[in-house]
Amino acid sequence: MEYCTFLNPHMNGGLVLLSSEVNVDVIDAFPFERTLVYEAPPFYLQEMPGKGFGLIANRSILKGEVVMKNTPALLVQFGPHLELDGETRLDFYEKAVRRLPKERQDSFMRQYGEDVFVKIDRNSFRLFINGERKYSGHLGCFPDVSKFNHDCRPNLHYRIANITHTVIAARNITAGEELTVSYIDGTLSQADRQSRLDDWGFKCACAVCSAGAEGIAASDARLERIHEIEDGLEKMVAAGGAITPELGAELVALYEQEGLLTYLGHAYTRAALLFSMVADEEQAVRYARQAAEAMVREHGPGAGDAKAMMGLADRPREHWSWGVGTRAEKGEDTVAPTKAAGKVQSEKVETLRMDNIVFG
Ligand SMILES: C[S@@+](CC[C@H](N)C(=O)[O-])C[C@H]1O[C@@H](n2cnc3c(N)ncnc32)[C@H](O)[C@@H]1O
Repeated sequence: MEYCTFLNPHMNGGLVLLSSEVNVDVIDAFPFERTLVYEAPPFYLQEMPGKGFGLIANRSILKGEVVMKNTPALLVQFGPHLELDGETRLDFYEKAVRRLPKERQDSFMRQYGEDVFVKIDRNSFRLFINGERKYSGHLGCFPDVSKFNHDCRPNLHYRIANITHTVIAARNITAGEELTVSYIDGTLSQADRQSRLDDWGFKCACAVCSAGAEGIAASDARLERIHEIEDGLEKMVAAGGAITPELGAELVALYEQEGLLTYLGHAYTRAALLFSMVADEEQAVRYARQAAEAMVREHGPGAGDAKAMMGLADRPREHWSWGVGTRAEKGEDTVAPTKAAGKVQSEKVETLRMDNIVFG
């Protein structure tokens, strides 16, 4: 496979695509949003003891507020990153970066990492630039985004649509707080999180990781219970047995207690569906509203799952899930259990997790 570099100097300060020729057409045709140009960005860059640089809120930021929006400076197809030998690849990457307009080049080079390869390897997100087509997978480098440090319980969400990366506040943030994302799956146990973070060469000292042996054990126990409930719920719905919506409520409470704010959309969705299945209107509507709000934060205003949850909140009795559990118990085969299980699955949105970030 041959790889080339293609430049679009006009896209939000410049974009270089390093890819095979089949993708050349997309460089000028990406649907992209303009970078949010802040007259006054809600953060500033500061040196953080033991972490290099980081971004600090310079004012209070409201839950749901867009904090940053960017398109990549560099897109590198998976192929060259995985296939080329080290020396050829580094040379190729350096030439690609030198094609960027000067200012964009400088911001790329300010990213963490001793050389261009490490900068790409440690700061990129996986993107698919041409739908699900072959050769579509690329690593996207967003130099401004790469200034966010990690926290296992971050105060920011992020999402990527086409090639636009958007960062949103997961809760109200006060001036002076560090702005953080999670690089890994925050539902892993503390030991597993630390081991995943070895790839970035640091030990996490976030509030949960430094809560002491007792605090860590309590947190790990909640995470284990989260996984146990999630596995159990899938089996319960698939088996068509009695629906116990209390498990949905417990799941939400566990995510909230753990401060896993970037995963709440799917927890609320599950609780809403379970309460709807047993025709508990009050709880179904309450969780569906919360699910819709969280889905908009996590997946954007047009998110299909947010609309589905708004539908459940507004017209619960017309939703496919309404009373499915109670009818099943009475032997009325309105919706086959396996079909219901599939729907619970399909409305369970895979929260974009930062293990999406690429590591070596
Ligand atoms: C994506 S960069 C984040 C920005 C980086 N601090 C900088 O100065 O450009 C990732 C690197 O930042 C540092 N880092 C991020 N989060 C950290 C944390 N919670 N504790 C210590 N170091 C951290 C690690 O060196 C990590 O490999």
